[in-house]
Amino acid sequence: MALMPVADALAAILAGAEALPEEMVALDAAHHRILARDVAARRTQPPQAMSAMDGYAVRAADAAGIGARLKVIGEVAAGRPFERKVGQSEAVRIFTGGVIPDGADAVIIQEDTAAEGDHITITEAAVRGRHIRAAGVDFREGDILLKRGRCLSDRDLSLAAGMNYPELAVHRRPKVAVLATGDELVMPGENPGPGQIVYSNGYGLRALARAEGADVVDLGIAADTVAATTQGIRRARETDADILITMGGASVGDHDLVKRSLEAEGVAMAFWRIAMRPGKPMMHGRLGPMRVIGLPGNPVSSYVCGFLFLVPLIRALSGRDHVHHVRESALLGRDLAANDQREDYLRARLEAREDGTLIAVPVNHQDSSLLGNLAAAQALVLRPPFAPAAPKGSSCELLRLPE
Ligand SMILES: Nc1nc2c(c(=O)[nH]1)N[C@H]1C(S)=C(S)[C@@H](COP(=O)(O)OP(=O)(O)OC[C@H]3O[C@@H](n4cnc5c(N)ncnc54)[C@H](O)[C@@H]3O)O[C@H]1N2
Ligand code: MOO
Repeated sequence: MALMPVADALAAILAGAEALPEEMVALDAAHHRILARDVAARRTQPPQAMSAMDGYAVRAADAAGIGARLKVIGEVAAGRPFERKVGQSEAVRIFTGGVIPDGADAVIIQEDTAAEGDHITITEAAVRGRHIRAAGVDFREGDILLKRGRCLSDRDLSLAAGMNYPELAVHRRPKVAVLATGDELVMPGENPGPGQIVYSNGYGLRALARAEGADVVDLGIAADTVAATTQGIRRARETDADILITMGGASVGDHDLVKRSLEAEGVAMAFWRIAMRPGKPMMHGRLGPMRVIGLPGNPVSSYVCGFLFLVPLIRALSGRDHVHHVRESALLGRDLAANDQREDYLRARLEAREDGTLIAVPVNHQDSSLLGNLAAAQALVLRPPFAPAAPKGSSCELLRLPE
């Protein structure tokens, strides 16, 4: 199989990736979930004209002159509007959020009045409409304020509550099963023997998947045998995972058994090996409804491929309206040599010039085993296949990594 271009690989992974079914969740549980339906206001807000200040509801014409005296004929209590109409030279005591009584067309703040018994004297002229929030100024019944596919922010939850929704329809979270492979791997905190490596890849990838709204199932580490790898694949199916991520064993070595094991279980491989650095030996296929992404074992390759391919897939299955990473422009902070046939994703630090220009400085060593440089990087600088040499100061495109 020839190396597949990155864009084609992504298209193959996203092909047919439809939003998962919807479920109702209480507002407090809806933060960062993806809306499954448009949400139309169930009420008008504010439902009636309301005061924006503490003071008196008046007829502006009666309170336009300094020294005018008005009779206070009652009070608007919270949740209990005033029953009568405000007549000539009359005022009604009102508080912030109180319903403007009939007849009144202005609120005069109490600091602009002098109260004496049941009368007030105007010390600053009232202006028609001032300090009144018109009915529906925020939204009206039937207005669609939140659209399906939206990732619900904290403010959206308050808005939905204000629209009178105690719960919302969101898409089910994709379930991502994560399986590491490798005889050499030991868990963090253990005492690695000669040639052993501490299992690191799963930690970043699982956090990445969770941050995108996925439910994660950790399937641990499978030994480098077809039997152990197969057992891991079957466990992923038993947990009804929507996505299985494998890590390692993706290359051509004698112990790279993942592809063989997946195919033996019936995975139809859409591709294996892409024109990308890091991450060449990535593979993808399907096993019934489960989508499988076989990531390379090198820690940086594993993470970068997860970022580039797993994240958009999770977003698509979650029903998000925007699934792709957004590219940003910057200037290169160092010279880069011409590129070969593999699309490059260079780990880079970001700096901002005083005028706000973004500078991307690719780190010195781009080897795909370097966790330190991956953690220090804030972005991936894109280098298309066969890009010519690029001097410091020339423009480049980048993808920002999660904080
Ligand atoms: N002859 C060739 N050799 C290699 C090729 C090639 O095209 N021809 N491709 C290279 C590239 S590019 C990559 S990337 C790696 C990926 O290989 P595998 O997916 O088979 O990965 P492993 O051999 O299993 O592991 C590589 C490296 O990463 C460590 N590792 C694996 N899993 C984890 C983990 N969960 N946590 C931490 N570290 C992990 C593993 O110990 C190895 O050191 O292949 C090249 N070779
Ligand atoms: O893709 Mo490998 O990541 O070049 O090391």
